Amino acid sequence: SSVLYYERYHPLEDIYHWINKTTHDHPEMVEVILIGSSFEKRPLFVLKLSGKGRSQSKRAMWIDCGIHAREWISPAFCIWFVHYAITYYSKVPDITEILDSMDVYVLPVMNPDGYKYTWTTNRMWRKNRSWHPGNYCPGTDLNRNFDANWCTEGSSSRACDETYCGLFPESEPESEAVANFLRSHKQTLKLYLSIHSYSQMLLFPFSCTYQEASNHDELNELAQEAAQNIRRYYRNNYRYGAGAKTIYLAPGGSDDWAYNLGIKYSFTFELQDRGRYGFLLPPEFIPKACKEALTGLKTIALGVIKKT
Ligand SMILES: NCCCCC[C@@H](C[SeH])C(=O)O
Ligand SMILES: [Zn+2]
Ligand SMILES: [Zn+2]
Repeated sequence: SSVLYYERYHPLEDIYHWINKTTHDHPEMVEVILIGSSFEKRPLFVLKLSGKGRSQSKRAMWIDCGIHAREWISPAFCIWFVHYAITYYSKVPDITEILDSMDVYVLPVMNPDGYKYTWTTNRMWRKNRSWHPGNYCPGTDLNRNFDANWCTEGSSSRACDETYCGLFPESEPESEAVANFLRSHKQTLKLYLSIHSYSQMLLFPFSCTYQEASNHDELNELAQEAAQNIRRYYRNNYRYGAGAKTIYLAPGGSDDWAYNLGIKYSFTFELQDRGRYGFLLPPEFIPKACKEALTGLKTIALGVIKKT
């Protein structure tokens, strides 16, 4: 049954099949967009969710999942969210208001090569699987490859390190594809979300510097409200704050870059758990982790709709 489908992790081929089936089964709400391909030439598909009015909304939001291969709860959430949106649109008020106000672009697996690799070879792989001539190891950390204080403290210039920044900003086909899409949609995009795990945090710019964002108080208020709602409904604690001081210095990140592009509401979610299972979160935890992430997403999206 479909409920079970959304409470387990899926191998890459399964996710591509699901993307095709979902687009085919719900043409009135779902459109698939090919935004580029990975180093190993796998397609990067974005699902565009629109309210049935398909009023060519002037506003949109973006959610990417699976930047880091081992964070399996992240793609699981994007898939779960698309199913939730399709199932409850026009039935539940808040998701209906979101989709009637903004189109939602969802990239379920931003790093398909790495994700595949965690299923076949190394469950703890983080980076993509690109190979640059002369480098001693494969893989760039896609969340250190964007043009935001690129390759400064908090990332590494050594190819074998987990936070290797790449040859230059957007040196990777995956980050280049996302940056190109965001650049070409920057007039309509009002909210950027990047889904990761683990440590239960709601983070916002900047992570690439200790400097505060110009709308720091607004971002902090949205994150605080989201964390409060997660606590209220699910009795679980999420920390929140600017990335640099809440988690660690992390330059070259997609959220900081999107913020500097002009998407002034930009967040990175670190989902469950706090470290007991870490990246190996058992499938039984998928529903609760996704409901918590949904509550955070709804709180922030509804807040952004009121402001923009
Ligand atoms: N853009 C940096 C946000 C803060 C760090 C996020 C984590 C997710 Se695993 C990281 O990329 O190390
Ligand atoms: Zn991550
Ligand atoms: Zn993380």
